[in-house]
Amino acid sequence: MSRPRPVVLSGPSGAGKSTLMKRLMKEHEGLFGFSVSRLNKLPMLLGATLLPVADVFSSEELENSFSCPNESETTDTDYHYTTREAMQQGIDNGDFIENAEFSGNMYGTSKAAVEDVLAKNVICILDVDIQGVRRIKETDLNPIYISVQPPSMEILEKRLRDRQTETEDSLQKRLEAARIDMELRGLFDVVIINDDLDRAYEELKEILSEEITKVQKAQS
Ligand SMILES: Nc1ncnc2c1ncn2[C@@H]1O[C@H](COP(=O)(O)OP(=O)(O)OP(=O)(O)O)[C@@H](O)[C@H]1O
Repeated sequence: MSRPRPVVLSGPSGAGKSTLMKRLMKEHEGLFGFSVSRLNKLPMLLGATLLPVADVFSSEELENSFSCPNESETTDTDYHYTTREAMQQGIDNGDFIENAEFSGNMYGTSKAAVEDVLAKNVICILDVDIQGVRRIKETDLNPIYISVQPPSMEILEKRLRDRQTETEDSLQKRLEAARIDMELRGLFDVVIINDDLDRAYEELKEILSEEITKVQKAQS
């Protein structure tokens, strides 16, 4: 039986990627190759939840992360944490499919992390920005490319404001990035307009149904 295809999920910050992914994972436990890390708050601040991922934070943040009190969230994470130096070395060695830097933190998707997930025969979800999409297109991963888009810029702005995770400055940066993002829909196999969450979720499930069935059969 062929391995399930990975899935690239991209789209503007605030479009609803995390919301859709969480729902997907809840309904299909064990079928997807990522889990919500105990550090999910940090990637959210960075504007992306990259899974599987190598995140690099300062030593202080790293220590704090290991003293996270919620043990239930620390068990089977797909996050890997490393030092800035080690990550830079890895990037120089070509070990990363894609990487980026936001607010002084580096993050990226390592080839090894993706390989780990693929070897488990589950669906590997990569939540990446447009740069990441372009980089993944240069690999032989052969994922399904899905773009999650908001119905309008006005609604996107409202969602980001209501989420209360942004400063005015970061909000404006995200909206600017979203305008660029919206013009690059041609990079994707499918564009899901996340207007009504239930409808968008059904659409996502439909797109992934073949891969979901593949994994379910392999696991039964
Ligand atoms: N269809 C929807 N209708 C109304 N609100 C929504 C809908 N989908 C998501 N939201 C809300 O919009 C906000 C942004 O969603 P979410 O955090 O999932 O976006 P995201 O694309 O993952 O953003 P980021 O890339 O910054 O992590 C959240 O507060 C979420 O609850």
